[in-house]
Amino acid sequence: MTSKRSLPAAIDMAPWQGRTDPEPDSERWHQCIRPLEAGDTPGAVLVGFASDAGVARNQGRPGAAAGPSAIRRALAPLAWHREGPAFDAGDVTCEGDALETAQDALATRLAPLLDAGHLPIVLGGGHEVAYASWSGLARHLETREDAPRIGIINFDAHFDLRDPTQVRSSGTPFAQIAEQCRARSWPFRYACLGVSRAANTRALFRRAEALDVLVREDREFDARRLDALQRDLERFIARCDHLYLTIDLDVLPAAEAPGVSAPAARGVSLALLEPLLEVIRDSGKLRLADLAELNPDFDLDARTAKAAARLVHLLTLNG
Ligand SMILES: N=CN[C@@H](CCC(=O)O)C(=O)O
Ligand SMILES: [Mn+2]
Ligand SMILES: [Mn+2]
Repeated sequence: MTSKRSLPAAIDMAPWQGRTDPEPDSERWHQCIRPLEAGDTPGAVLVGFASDAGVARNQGRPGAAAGPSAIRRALAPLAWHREGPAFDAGDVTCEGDALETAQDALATRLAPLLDAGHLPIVLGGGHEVAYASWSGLARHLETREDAPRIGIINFDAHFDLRDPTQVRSSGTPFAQIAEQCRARSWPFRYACLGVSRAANTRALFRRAEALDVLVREDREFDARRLDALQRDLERFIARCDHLYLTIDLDVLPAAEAPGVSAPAARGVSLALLEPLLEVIRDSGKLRLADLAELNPDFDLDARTAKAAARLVHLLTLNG
């Protein structure tokens, strides 16, 4: 059960505003989402990770700390189609450069949510969120299984497999996770989908190969190949018992997601991304998801926030 101690003192529900329609059965998210309370029945739980310390360390454009509230504001007016409940569990905030403290705090927040049977959706924050998300899932699973078969599915223009012994940042989470898996003798199963060859060095491609990463480049995504991509994804999922889904919004084309640290010249469009996300959502194995890298400072008409909100909506549609 989610204990009182693992929840923040007060959850700010101010972003949850939007139009209210007079006719019946016309609810929107802002009318249905509730602040999470101890003992609530399992549902989708939003947790913000207000951090851009990892982006700053990675020489990127800071601003992602404001991502969680921008996603909430974009989600608030969307139509409600869920049967089950959705909750807001507030934010974990990174103070200054205290990234490791914030990552530990998020993992500590997530583990009891998973223990209680919730589906946490973490709203980033820079992609440093991924190490914290995985750590929360690991804490949940380590008491239950010897070597959990976790599949990490990352939609991203970047591998984020930089060497963490130099600096731990938004560019290193999956290398940090790989190191954790090695230390625990857990399998490391990582699919990185939407990678831009132009945006990743040869060293990163070599590291991905050494770690047996399932790689699909952005140029492989087109409507004619969607069935084949879907089958690849299903084969990957079959080798895992638990899925951690992470979406770096810079996988989308810059026209769909201008509000990120590193916009993609090509990218993978929402139209191709969504059917693959539905496969993951409907697999019965999805335990945890996050959305990373929204930077409202560079957004246009909240385009990126709206894309992120649509993805949260899609991932939570079946519950
Ligand atoms: N999380 C972002 N990772 C990318 C950023 C690339 C860039 O800033 O150009 C990376 O480290 O490769
Ligand atoms: Mn990226
Ligand atoms: Mn990334």
